[in-house]
Amino acid sequence: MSHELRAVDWTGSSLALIDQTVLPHRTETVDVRDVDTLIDAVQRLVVRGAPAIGAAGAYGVAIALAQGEREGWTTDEVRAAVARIREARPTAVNLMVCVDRVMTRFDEGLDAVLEEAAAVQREDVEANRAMGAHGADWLIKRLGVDRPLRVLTHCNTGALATAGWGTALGVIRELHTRGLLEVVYADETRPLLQGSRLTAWELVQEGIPHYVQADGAAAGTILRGEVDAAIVGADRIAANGDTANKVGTVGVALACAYAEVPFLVAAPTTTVDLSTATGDDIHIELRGEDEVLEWSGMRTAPAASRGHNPAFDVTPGRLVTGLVTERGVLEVSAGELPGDRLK
Ligand SMILES: CSC[C@@H](O)[C@@H](O)C(=O)COP(=O)(O)O
Repeated sequence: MSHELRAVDWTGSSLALIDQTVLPHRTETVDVRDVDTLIDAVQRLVVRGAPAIGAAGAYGVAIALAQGEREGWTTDEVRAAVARIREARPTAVNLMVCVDRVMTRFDEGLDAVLEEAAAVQREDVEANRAMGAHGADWLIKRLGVDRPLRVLTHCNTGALATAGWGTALGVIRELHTRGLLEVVYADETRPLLQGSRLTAWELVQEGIPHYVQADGAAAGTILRGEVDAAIVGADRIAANGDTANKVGTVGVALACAYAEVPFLVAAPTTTVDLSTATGDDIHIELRGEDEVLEWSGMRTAPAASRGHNPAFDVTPGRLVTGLVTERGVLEVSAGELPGDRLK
């Protein structure tokens, strides 16, 4: 069962990461014992998804401390290594928040750091479970239907992207558990296919009926009335509700607004960054152009073409019907702003 699956797992002496670059065809783990291996894993998306990289960063503090002890680093050198982990990817605020939280125990030593990292991991699973229930309750009430729902999602927000269970996919799993899910439209999520490789893999594990569709199919599916609600995750949510999530999300939100279909964002409060006023202030990761110029390692675009590869986009808060956190649902487009409600 994928809800027992741990994308990020402390083995007692190292960090075991499920290698998400080779799923669904191979299930392998990467054993992380040093800072450079962790940073490489975060940047290559061996581990990915905002809460999962937050948990990996939390354990990263322990890895830096243990490596520093083995290699005779000064405290400043360990702190510098932690700062590099904190900056491994720029958009998901969870990475910074979780590293900073664990660093409050830094002076107490390795055991305290590990205890805090384990708390980060445990609380994320609890938050996901709570979000699942809040999101499902809200949808059923809002849609006023007791028939199974057709839900669209983008990217991967399941157990693989979190410490366990999932955010948007957690809501979907909760609907399925209640017998209220007809089908999931899983956007394939170009260019790295988190939807077709990872979300579909998790849905298969759970026996949840689904279609994988091209990202470009999403708007048409929504406008044809084939979707009751869209639900996605987030990498950073600004105080005004503007939401950074996987590139392609804003197109889904626009189509939902046009078709008057609820567009939900499910994310723990660790993804809400009240120090960021609006989406304009969110740093959007720009990844290497080969990810869009090649297919499976083979050049597809003309040699003279350049690639534009933002990993995320920002959905304006006014397009977010509901923000599901572990505390409940904020109706952002109706004026319930995170900056006012989540202080
Ligand atoms: C619960 S995961 C939420 C987001 O992190 C997810 O939707 C997403 O955009 C992940 O992007 P990725 O580049 O795969 O790390």
